[in-house]
Amino acid sequence: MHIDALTLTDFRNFKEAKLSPERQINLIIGDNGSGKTSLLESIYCLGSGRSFRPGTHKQIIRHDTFSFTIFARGTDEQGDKHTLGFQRDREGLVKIRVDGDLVRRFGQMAKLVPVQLMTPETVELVLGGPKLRRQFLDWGVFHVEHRYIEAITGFNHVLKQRNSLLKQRLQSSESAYWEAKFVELGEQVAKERKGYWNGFEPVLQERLKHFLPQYQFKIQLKQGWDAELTLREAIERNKSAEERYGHAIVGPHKAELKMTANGEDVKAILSRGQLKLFVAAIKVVQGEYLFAQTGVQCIYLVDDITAELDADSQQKFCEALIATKAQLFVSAINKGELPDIITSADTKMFHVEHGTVKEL
Ligand SMILES: Nc1ncnc2c1ncn2[C@@H]1O[C@H](COP(=O)(O)OP(=O)(O)OP(=O)(O)O)[C@@H](O)[C@H]1O
Repeated sequence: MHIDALTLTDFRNFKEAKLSPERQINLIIGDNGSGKTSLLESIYCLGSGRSFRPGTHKQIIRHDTFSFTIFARGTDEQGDKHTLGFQRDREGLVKIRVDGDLVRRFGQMAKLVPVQLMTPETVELVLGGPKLRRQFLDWGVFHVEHRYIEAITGFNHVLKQRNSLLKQRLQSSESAYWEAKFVELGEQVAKERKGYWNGFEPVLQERLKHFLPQYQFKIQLKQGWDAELTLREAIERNKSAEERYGHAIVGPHKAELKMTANGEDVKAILSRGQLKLFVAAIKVVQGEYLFAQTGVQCIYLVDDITAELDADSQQKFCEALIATKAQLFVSAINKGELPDIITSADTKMFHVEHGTVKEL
């Protein structure tokens, strides 16, 4: 989908802001603290229900007001029009409207707005903990196969129940019940992730050959238990350790992506700028792969595109972004710092100043 109109009310430093973005490239220009990141953050919230910045949802609500609202009109790949509304107040009450109807589950909005975010912090996908890589994987699986949300939320619920019983060191018919559910949903989650990864990884390899040709990458999905065993067998083998630790030590909640370049951990061998380009490749390909599988375009949000990337890397990244033909929102302090390829394309430019947005 792409966004045709966006209205923010009491969101961060925006009292009210309205913009009508371009179908493809949108540049968000403004000084430090003007609201560029907040604008990207509002679109991210539509796609994920939360911010990408640290802090609570209360910090998103404009100071001295009670709730924020994000309203968007968009068009999907079939040409159908949609309206989306997302409101959250200081007491945590959330209202989500899709095409005018109040919906209970966030997934109903998220599936219409697949968003890929690139900020200087996105390298955490490699440097941070495995949870971030599992979230990245689950984003991809969910957007290609929406029913995955039932398996993953079901599994997370069962994991909590099982961990609570393991912690109490209770062996009962209840434990056997949750263990059986854990195996059933755990195998399902792992199977869906594997299916996604098998399709995604070769496409990523192609992009990496272009972005970072000096390295040979190997990126393997580790499912969270010994690949030679079924989940049931892995649990049996680890029974005494799980009882000792008081939580489940095997299962898809332990899945990980192992990433090496020329045989070494990417964290140890790639420079900071190369890591950024590596993550940029992953992000671009995740959107491209989604489009190839489903015909659905994601929206790319890029904050501070130039940070840590040299001219050649910026060029490669921007070319790849433009080639997706997806809608882009790119922020910068001034237009001059952006690569020519982005500014000379057919773009719309917005100037952000003290919480107001003007189309230039
Ligand atoms: N809840 C809030 N209410 C009012 N203002 C807020 C709130 N949260 C943040 N702000 C202010 O909003 C402004 C915009 O911040 P934002 O991070 O979007 O700026 P930016 O244009 O991306 O800046 P930079 O170029 O420095 O990254 C900041 O001055 C910040 O203090």
